[in-house]
Amino acid sequence: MQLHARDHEPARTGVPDTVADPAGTAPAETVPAAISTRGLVKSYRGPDGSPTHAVCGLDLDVRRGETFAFLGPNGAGKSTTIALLCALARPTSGRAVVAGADVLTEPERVRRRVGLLFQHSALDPDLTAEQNLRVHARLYGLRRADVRRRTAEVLELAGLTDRRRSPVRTLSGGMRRRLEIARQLLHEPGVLFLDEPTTGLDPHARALVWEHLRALRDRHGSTLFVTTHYLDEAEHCDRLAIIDGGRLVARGTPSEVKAAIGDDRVVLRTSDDAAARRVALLLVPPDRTVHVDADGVWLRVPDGSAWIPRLCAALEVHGIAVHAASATPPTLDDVFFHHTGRSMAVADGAGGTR
Ligand SMILES: Nc1ncnc2c1ncn2[C@@H]1O[C@H](COP(=O)(O)OP(=O)(O)OP(=O)(O)O)[C@@H](O)[C@H]1O
Repeated sequence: MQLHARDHEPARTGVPDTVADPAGTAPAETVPAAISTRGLVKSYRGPDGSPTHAVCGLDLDVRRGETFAFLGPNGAGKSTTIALLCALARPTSGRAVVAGADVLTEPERVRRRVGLLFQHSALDPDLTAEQNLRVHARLYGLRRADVRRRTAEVLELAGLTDRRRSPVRTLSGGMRRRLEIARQLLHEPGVLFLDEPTTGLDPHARALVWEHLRALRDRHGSTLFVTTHYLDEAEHCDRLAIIDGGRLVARGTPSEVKAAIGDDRVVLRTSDDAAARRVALLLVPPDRTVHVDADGVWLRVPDGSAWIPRLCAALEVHGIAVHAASATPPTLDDVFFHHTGRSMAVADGAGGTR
């Protein structure tokens, strides 16, 4: 199946149609861009007339064929960015080219070339899987002759061929999500946007949805732009960006953004974490902070394992017992915390701690 049938026209705007390859993995010095934005801004006017800057000068490049994770706390500007990139909202200023079409001057073309999976189901529960796909195919103006072929193709892709005659209400949550993804593929979009595609699914269903998404990327070269609250999912994406307060605060491959932080996370569980924090603050360089939360006392330092014996010795002198100690390289949650001051679990409203 060709997902990029209409994705190869050059952009006719000031936004570059190719992007640099920061990871250095592309054979040439540039690779085609699926999404390119320059100085993209979206402001809303509140009831009192004061502006809310939902997106503030976004410069973003997503390559064709990559799976790109877009992370950020609640209210960071993720949904607004997706609305701009799908030409569902008009930018206040700046430029964006998506699948070779300009969101400002060619919004209709953008909308025809993208697929968008919303967080909430838009399937008709009383229609069968196949009927849902056919309705959507006709809405998208697929020719009658193509509807049957494309429906069969995407059902197969979603692993739902044997359930094609089942009413949607009888499908599991994971099957429904795969059917929704399949529905967005009917018109062969150049870029597929997925807004939290696995929220609300159990771990097994989540894994199956991702297996399906990985197959789309590997077998069909699909470009996927995914928002997620699950960092283990972002970990498996080719590249990611973190947005906070409408601005990009980090971008790169998962390894790159973790390496950029550099420091290990040292965590101690002690008999008195507040007192242990005061002792640790005397030892660490003045630019370092020591935190206390449900995990214990923790800090970020280079070569964390070398710090454990020093900290333990100092705490012993102060009569503070150490029950457990660990030093771990940075995780994506550390990256998120470093840039946003919040843990993904807390930012997500899940109430987790780090
Ligand atoms: N139509 C609107 N009118 C006014 N303000 C808006 C509108 N849409 C979004 N905003 C504001 O813009 C900011 C970004 O919102 P957005 O929905 O893009 O964030 P988000 O990262 O998608 O958040 P969430 O993860 O909670 O969905 C927020 O401050 C929000 O209140």
